[in-house]
Formats: sequence, structure tokens, C-alpha cells
Amino acid sequence: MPEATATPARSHWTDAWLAWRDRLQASPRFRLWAQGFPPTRWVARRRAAQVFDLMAGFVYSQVLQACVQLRVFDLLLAEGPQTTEALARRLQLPPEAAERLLRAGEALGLLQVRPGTRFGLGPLGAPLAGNAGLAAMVEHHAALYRDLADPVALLRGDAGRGQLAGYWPYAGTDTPQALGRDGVARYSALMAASQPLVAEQLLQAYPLHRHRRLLDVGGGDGAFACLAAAHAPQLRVTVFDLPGVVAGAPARFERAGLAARCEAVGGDFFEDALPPRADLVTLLRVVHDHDDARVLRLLRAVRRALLPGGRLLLAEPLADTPGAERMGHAYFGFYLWAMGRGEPRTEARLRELLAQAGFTDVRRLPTRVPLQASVILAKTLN
Ligand SMILES: C[S@@+](CC[C@H](N)C(=O)[O-])C[C@H]1O[C@@H](n2cnc3c(N)ncnc32)[C@H](O)[C@@H]1O
Repeated sequence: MPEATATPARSHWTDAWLAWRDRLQASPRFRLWAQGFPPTRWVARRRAAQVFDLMAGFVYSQVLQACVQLRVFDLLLAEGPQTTEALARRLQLPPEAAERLLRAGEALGLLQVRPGTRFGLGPLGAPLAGNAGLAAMVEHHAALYRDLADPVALLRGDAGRGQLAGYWPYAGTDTPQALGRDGVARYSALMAASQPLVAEQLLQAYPLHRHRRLLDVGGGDGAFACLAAAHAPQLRVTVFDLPGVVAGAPARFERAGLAARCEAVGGDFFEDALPPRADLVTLLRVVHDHDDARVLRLLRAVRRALLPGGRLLLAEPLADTPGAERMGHAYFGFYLWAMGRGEPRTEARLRELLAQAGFTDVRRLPTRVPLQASVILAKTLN
């Protein structure tokens, strides 16, 4: 391996103070003292619990995975609290194994012990019950979990093409148009199931009633197109995505009774012209999948597709979102690395890219749960 040429690190006036603080916090004697000293005791306990949670988080995720795969939350919502024995029979688990899972779920707030030694939904399990989008998200993490088994190999690129890269095949090819329906079916179903989580944030943040023609770029097989058309009865909607993906859209439009106002166009948004004359373009969970050069190409194509003064709505989880900091660089940073393309971006970085692509009046619109999606609105100059 060629030796990396290291740039000498610049020093800063805080270095000496921070080095002293680091040495202090790393010292076992100081830790013992801080754990016993009343004013610092609570900080020491909280830090210890935070470190433990980082260490054990992968176990918690797999407890959740087991509950979702076994449909524990759906069952408890439909049938109410149940004893361990009854649940063991329903889940087809040995009673001791069911007890282990249920107690773990209780400790994580997913389940709750109810009177009569029965288990019911806990405060974190209840929102998952009956939520097909969240369940699909949790289940597809099985692929990422396998890729993360050796995180250093993943970072060094020694692990080869991983499971997640296979899940999102467009991220590993320069000819995504060639992907057939089979290759895109799994992720398209996941996106359709989880799209309401994004749409509910976006439609609350930005009413669509002032627009006439919406183009949903990278819009999958039309899940958002349907939600938007149902939300705004005056709107005509075109969904643009890879041919293998949009092939499923007409049937969705028919089922929703929206075929008269919704249409689907297949193509590669890096190579093909986008359908013109939209007064609103949406890019939902699309930009973070691609590197800066591709994003610029896409944004310029979007600008060309918009009528003068048209708007772009970009919705995706942003890095450095207050209150959801871990979601950006930690979760999406590793997720997209395993996928093989893309990166989480801050609002500031997206603003730069939008300005370079010829957009103006860029605003972040408040959303109720920015963890699910942040929304950025921009206007075309021409
Ligand atoms: C993460 S999914 C988001 C789907 C949808 N917007 C949603 O939020 O449910 C990204 C979408 O971009 C599409 N896509 C990726 N590369 C593309 C390309 N070069 N041309 C057209 N669509 C592409 C994918 O097929 C996929 O449907």
C-alpha cells in the first residue's frame, strides 16, 4: 500500500487544555473519584450508560429485528396483552426463548408488563405496530447488519461487494436503465411501504395546492405521486424513474383511481431529458444516494425541466439535524458507504449545490419530525 503523505496538523490554542481534559477522563483514578463525588456522580453514571449503549446497540437492534420478524407488535395490537405461554405458542418459540425475547423487549421499552403477568405494547413498540413502512425498514437492515460484521474491512474496501450494494443495484452501475424489474423490485417495495413516513412530513410542511404540474424525479413506482394527487385534486403528476421501476406505476395509479391525473415516464435522470413544463419538482430521498458531481448534473436537469419561477422540493434526512445528529453522519454515513455511493449532507452543503445548479431563494421548511425527513424549497432563476 503506498504510504499516505500526511499534512502536518495545525495546532490550536485549545489543544493543551483539551489534552489535559482527555488525560483526566481517560484516567481510571479520576473516573473512580468522579463516580463517588456527589456533584459529578450523575455525569459519570450517564457517561457510563452512554458508552454501554454504544457497545451494546447492535444487540438492541437485533431484539427489535426479532420482534418485527415475528410480528410481535402487530399481534399485541390486534389481540391485546398476552402471557408468555400464549405468545410462545403464537410465535412458535420455546417458552424460555419467548420469555428471553419478551423481557429484552420490555427492557428496551418495546414491550410492557401488564397486570396478570402478561406482555403488552411498550411506548417504543406501539408506534411500530401496524406500521408496514417501519417494519420493512427494520427488516431490510438484515443486509446492512451482515455488511457491518467487519466494519474495518468495509471501510478499507476489503469486504468486496456487500449485501446492501446488491439491494440497491443502481448505486453500483453506470447503466441503471438496464436493470430489469426483478433487480429493482425489492427496494421499490421498501420505498413504497416507507414513503408515507416522508410524505406526511412533506405535505404538512408544504401545501401543493398552488401547483398544477408536479414531476416526482426518482419517484419509485408512484407511491408519492398517488399521495400527492390524492392530497391536491387540481394536480397532474408525472413520476420519472428507471424503466424497471416505473413499470409498476400504472397499476398503482389504476388501483388508486388516479390514472387520469398520473403518468409514468422511464429513463435515466443522469442521461435523459426530464419531462418538461413542471411547476414543481420533488426529489425525495434521492440526492443522498449520489456523489456531488452526479447531484449537480441531476439538479441542472431538474432546473431545465421546471417552468420559469418553478419550485424544487428536496426531502431527505439531513446531517447535523438538531436532535437527530446520530442519524446523519453515523447512520446514513455508514449506510451509504455500505451501499457504495452517496453521502449524508448538511443543509449548508445542499445550499451550495443548489446555488451552483442555478437555484435561488433556498429555504428549509420546518417539519414535525426532521428525523424522518427535512424539506428544502428552492426556486429556479430562469
Ligand atoms: C431511495 S429511492 C427513493 C424513491 C422515492 N423517491 C421515495 O422516496 O420513496 C431512489 C430512487 O431513485 C431512482 N434512481 C436511482 N438512480 C436513477 C437514475 N439514474 N435514473 C432514474 N432514477 C434513478 C431509484 O430507482 C429509486 O427509485
